[in-house]
Amino acid sequence: MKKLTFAYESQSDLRILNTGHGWKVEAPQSGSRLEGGPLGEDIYQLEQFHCHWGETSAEGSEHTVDGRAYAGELHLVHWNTTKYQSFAEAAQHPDGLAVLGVFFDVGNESNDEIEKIVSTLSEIKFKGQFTDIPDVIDPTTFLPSGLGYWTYLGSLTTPPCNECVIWIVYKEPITVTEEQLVQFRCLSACSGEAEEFIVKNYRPPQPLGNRALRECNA
Ligand SMILES: NS(=O)(=O)c1ccc(C(=O)NCc2cccc(O)c2)cc1
Ligand SMILES: [Zn+2]
Repeated sequence: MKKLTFAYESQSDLRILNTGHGWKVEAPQSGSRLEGGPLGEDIYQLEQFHCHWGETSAEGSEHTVDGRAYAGELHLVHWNTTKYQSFAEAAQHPDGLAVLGVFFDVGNESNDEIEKIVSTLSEIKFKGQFTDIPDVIDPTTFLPSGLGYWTYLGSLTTPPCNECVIWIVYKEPITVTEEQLVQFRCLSACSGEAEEFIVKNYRPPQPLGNRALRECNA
């Protein structure tokens, strides 16, 4: 496979919202580009990023490596702007979306970029709430230093689970702290006073079936 190349803009005042299933940062970046690797000749543009976690750090990722789960997983969601006119249209095609998955390992040093997200969570405690992240966010900082990855054709991991995703999962995790994960778990799935914490929001891996998994050791 050709090398995967990406170019992101740094943006401030990105909107983060509590979807009821977790937090999501809307980052439509017309200037961003993800191309090469398994993406053929098409250019994919960043739309949003979010993450998945578990009630303990023993689980939380949506992919596992030789059966081993990580404490969480960040998803940078892109859509094919070469072939399609909108995200919604792209989500109807097998090559419509490209999602970069980055595993979370728990360690002692907190991830500064994730901390910018964590610092806003108290303002979006309830479902439907949103706020702007004052800090400048550079999606490149979410990526691990080692750029080896696995890739396969799969689906959205939440309903409607469209089979429209070229998955690109980095082999090397990034480090977050237990405290940062604890803050994720304090988000509420409800919009009202009732508190039902979003303690886990990951979908367990599904059978590979006859799908081919490819790897690139960048
Ligand atoms: N966890 S995931 O990265 O697979 C994922 C990414 C995006 C979405 C998403 O955008 N869902 C809403 C949606 C689905 C299909 C068409 C749409 O216009 C919107 C869901 C899951
Ligand atoms: Zn996801």
